[in-house]
Amino acid sequence: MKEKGLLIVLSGPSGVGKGTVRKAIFSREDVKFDYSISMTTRKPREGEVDGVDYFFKSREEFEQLIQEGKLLEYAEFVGNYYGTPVDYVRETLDAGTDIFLEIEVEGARQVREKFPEGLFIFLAPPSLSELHSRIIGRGTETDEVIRGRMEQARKEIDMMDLYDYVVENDEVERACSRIQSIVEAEHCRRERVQHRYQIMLELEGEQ
Ligand SMILES: Nc1nc2c(ncn2[C@@H]2O[C@H](COP(=O)(O)OP(=O)(O)O)[C@@H](O)[C@H]2O)c(=O)[nH]1
Ligand SMILES: Nc1ncnc2c1ncn2[C@@H]1O[C@H](COP(=O)(O)OP(=O)(O)O)[C@@H](O)[C@H]1O
Repeated sequence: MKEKGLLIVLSGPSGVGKGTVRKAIFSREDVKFDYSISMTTRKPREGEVDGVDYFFKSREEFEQLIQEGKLLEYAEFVGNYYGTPVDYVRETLDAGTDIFLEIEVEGARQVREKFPEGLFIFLAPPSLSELHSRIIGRGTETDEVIRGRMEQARKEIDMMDLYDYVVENDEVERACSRIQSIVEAEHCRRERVQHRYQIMLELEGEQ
């Protein structure tokens, strides 16, 4: 039987750099996993393409998808829905290919419940003050929203212990390399477990 792919989840507080790190990983030539394109009700930003950056949906369409059980997880984030289409994830894993999700923490918690065997990576800021600077640096939010996001970030950082790995996003390329190394190490670990299991079966057969 073909080995299933690995479900890789990258999450972390808003503004830590998840989107930036994910784009940098997928611009690398040696990347071996597939990206799960999310659905969202947020409006496309300039330059964003439907079916590439996100599948852009209306609220009604999104709620219909929820009802039909088409989403592996979903969450409401700053007034918009975001969710992961379940069929693509399952098909990719069944084909033996790794799939990479970049999602906020509530969605990651839901995926953990459904796929406890996944690889969960928390992207952490070097410090809270650096996180604050990044949120301000993005320049898209008002003071009140920034305060709200920092408050939210403190709660999100509290969920760090639920993850298999914590990767510091001090520098984008370094964070990418760390994530790739973690995925490779996880594959080695799973191969060892599988090998051991086969040997145990053989030993049992001899008895
Ligand atoms: N739960 C969940 N979160 C998602 C999904 N796709 C993207 N996100 C998260 O939604 C948040 C907002 O994303 P976006 O609107 O692209 O703005 P950003 O804050 O500039 O990255 C980010 O934290 C993403 O990681 C998804 O499918 N499910
Ligand atoms: N390692 C890093 N060093 C400095 N700035 C970063 C780093 N990673 C991301 N940023 C900046 O931080 C801001 C938030 O990044 P973004 O990818 O939008 O975060 P998230 O997707 O987690 O909300 C952006 O302005 C981005 O350019």
